[in-house]
Amino acid sequence: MHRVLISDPLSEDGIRPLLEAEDIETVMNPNLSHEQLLEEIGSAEALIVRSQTQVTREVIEHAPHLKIIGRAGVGVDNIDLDAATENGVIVVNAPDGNTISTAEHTMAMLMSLARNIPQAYHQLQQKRWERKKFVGVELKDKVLGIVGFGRIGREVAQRAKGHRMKVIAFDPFLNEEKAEKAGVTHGSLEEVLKQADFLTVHTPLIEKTKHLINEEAIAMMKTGARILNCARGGIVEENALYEAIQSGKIAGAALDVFEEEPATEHPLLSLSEVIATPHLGASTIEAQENVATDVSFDVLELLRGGTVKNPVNLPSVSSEMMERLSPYFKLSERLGAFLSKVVEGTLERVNVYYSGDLLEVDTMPLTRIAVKGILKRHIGERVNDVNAFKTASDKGITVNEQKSTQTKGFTNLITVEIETDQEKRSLAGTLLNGLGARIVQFDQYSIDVVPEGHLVVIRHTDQPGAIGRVGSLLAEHEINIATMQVGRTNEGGEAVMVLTVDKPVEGNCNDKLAQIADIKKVQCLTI
Ligand SMILES: NC(=O)c1ccc[n+]([C@@H]2O[C@H](COP(=O)([O-])OP(=O)(O)OC[C@H]3O[C@@H](n4cnc5c(N)ncnc54)[C@H](O)[C@@H]3O)[C@@H](O)[C@H]2O)c1
Ligand SMILES: O=C(O)[C@H](O)COP(=O)(O)O
Repeated sequence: MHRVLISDPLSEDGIRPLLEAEDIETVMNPNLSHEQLLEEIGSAEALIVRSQTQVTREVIEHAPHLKIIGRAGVGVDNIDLDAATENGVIVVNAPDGNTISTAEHTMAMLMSLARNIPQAYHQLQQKRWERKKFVGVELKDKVLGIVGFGRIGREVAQRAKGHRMKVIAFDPFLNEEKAEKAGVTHGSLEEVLKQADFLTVHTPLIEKTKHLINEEAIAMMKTGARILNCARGGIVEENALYEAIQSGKIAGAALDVFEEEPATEHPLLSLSEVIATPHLGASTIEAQENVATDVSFDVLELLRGGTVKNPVNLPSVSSEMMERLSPYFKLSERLGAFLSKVVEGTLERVNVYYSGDLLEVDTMPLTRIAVKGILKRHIGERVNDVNAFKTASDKGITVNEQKSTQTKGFTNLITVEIETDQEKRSLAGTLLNGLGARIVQFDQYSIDVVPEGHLVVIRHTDQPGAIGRVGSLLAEHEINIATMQVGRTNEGGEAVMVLTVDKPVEGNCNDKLAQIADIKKVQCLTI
């Protein structure tokens, strides 16, 4: 008998597959204290949660029998994925089940915001018949700016178009062609901010999106624009939003999520221009049934020895395979991470070539890891070894793997190539016997760089003095150069410098580097 613990409120109809299974004992207890959870988890083989239960490392480490954590919803930010992976616990979610409900909730918020419905209702409850105070705005012909054009963002766009709004969207995976197919305008983040009458965010909360809509971003927006957040608290910086509403820059906001929840005492709630709901995006009968059913099936499958549909963390790899491949894992991920940080444009295709010793092994796990390294830049920790290919394919990115007999003199060689709508770039790396990983080729240039730490990639014209000026400027900013590699096509032609430095090159120093004569482009990255 497998014991399944459900520690958040879940649809009973949705978990029927579990309740009816003879080999499953289902324990539903949505009111556990932290201590009770630590005790209950001790005998559970599966844990199912929504966003409320904090599945911390401590919880996972108190669960010696735990095999699977099911998140009945999308966001897995309440689950310590690293701890789960380290402890061999597979995490699954339900990425599609609440998309429609959340998109519909966003539209409800959009309309309520435009027509002051909650505020007017509140006045009526106070027995006040106010009409002048609640003059709204039409949606027709207004611009809806969408940041994050994934599942929910796309559904919101379709609905907004039904209201005859003009939709402009930004997403690192969106390009002109895909936008045209979806019937929206493709814009940069800045263009979306500048044009939006209503701005709605639908990204995950990751390092790159934390406070994406901050004081600076809001300053670019039209005076009188309105902001919606039905994604995750923290994508919109709450203090900046508060100040912008107080100053009249932003006419109103609709929030379903907050940086800290529950958020009953939040200062934003004291502003009459703000309407809010307590994280209700996914709270419909249909969505709750969908997400509960999806995770129930995955839990049942896994506990009965099958494979899951919506994994979020690591797959299991046979120990023999692991032994042959594991030395290359870090190199593959870092080649992908490095290249994704220097490439420009919308990603369209990833090609990974293997040669030398790697001709004889199944390199698919390495390709998966390289793709993960590439996608992490935009998706953060939600992309992993298990879902990297699916995520790439969902984003319209083609992934190709090829074996090549061209070893370029190395006993093993991995070449990652990225094609975007603007350029094609490649990076090759090898494992040197006893010396570890090296990047040995960057586009057409031969180099020798250890793929870790803080790197500065400079494209320049091969002229006397360029290298010296870079060295002097970094020294002025007390940045120590650990290694420097220079490659060029021909004397006086295109050239590249790759420096490893002891601390990140930021702000002022970065700008000054870019202004040095003969320097064309400076890119600083940490891998
Ligand atoms: N309020 C709720 O109850 C509720 C319900 C479901 C989902 N959500 C949240 O809504 C968000 C979107 O969910 P989804 O199912 O559409 O996810 P998704 O993965 O389908 O889409 C997210 C999109 O954001 C894009 N993105 C990532 N970084 C970006 C950036 N810096 N700028 C612009 N776009 C960026 C990604 O490329 C992706 O296309 C998530 O944060 C999810 O947790 C909230
Ligand atoms: O990420 C999600 O799926 C939503 O935020 C819903 O969270 P909930 O399951 O706690 O309603």
